[in-house]
Amino acid sequence: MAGSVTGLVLAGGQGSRMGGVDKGLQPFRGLPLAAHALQRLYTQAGSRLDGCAINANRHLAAYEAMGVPVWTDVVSDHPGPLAGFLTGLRLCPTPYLLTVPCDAPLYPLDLLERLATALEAQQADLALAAGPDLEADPTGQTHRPQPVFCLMSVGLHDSLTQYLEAGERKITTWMARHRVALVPFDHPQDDPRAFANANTLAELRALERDA
Ligand SMILES: Nc1nc2c(ncn2[C@@H]2O[C@H](COP(=O)(O)OP(=O)(O)OP(=O)(O)O)[C@@H](O)[C@H]2O)c(=O)[nH]1
Ligand SMILES: [Mg+2]
Repeated sequence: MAGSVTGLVLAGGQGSRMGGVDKGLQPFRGLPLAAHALQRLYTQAGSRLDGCAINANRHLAAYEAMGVPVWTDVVSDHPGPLAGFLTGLRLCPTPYLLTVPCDAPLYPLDLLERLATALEAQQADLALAAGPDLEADPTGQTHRPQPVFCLMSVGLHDSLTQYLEAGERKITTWMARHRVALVPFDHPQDDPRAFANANTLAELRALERDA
């Protein structure tokens, strides 16, 4: 899979829990959240990444200034993260797409490596991370799928088109139609807060303080 993956930062949401601001442009340690996510894509271990893009629907010039192509949603009405997936699958120039959300600036630097290894070993259509569910269990012992951290084959495009056209929205229900490799990030050296995401400004400030 060397050199055959495009990394996509998902920043197309409405940020309603953040008061409707453009979440990807909110500063985290002096840099916009989307720029953090992009930087972490470029510093992924291994050499599988061919290029990157950002999925955004507002303030496009600000995202373009981050130096990669900006892809706006190919479907309207903000149906959720799957709109970002569909946009990526349609425009992706490589056989595989890796998505990361813009609001989780601490995600693992070996994300792509571990998802790709599992995808290949299990001959899966998509691989997704499972990380600690800190809301349910602050000790970090309980894990749950983190479906927006997903490595997938662009061959899934038609399936997702049909799913969204049928009015479906739920990400895990769509994934369950395919061969899924679930990759737990539960090694002793894994940061339990790697998948922490900021949905409110208070969560963003807390993440910034504690990181
Ligand atoms: N392209 C696109 N991405 C979305 C959409 N909704 C959510 N996302 C992205 O999916 C990821 C997870 O989204 P959430 O944090 O649940 O949603 P959000 O829209 O950012 O914020 P809320 O409105 O507060 O739920 C983020 O990276 C969002 O940018 C959408 O309608 N279109
Ligand atoms: Mg979120």
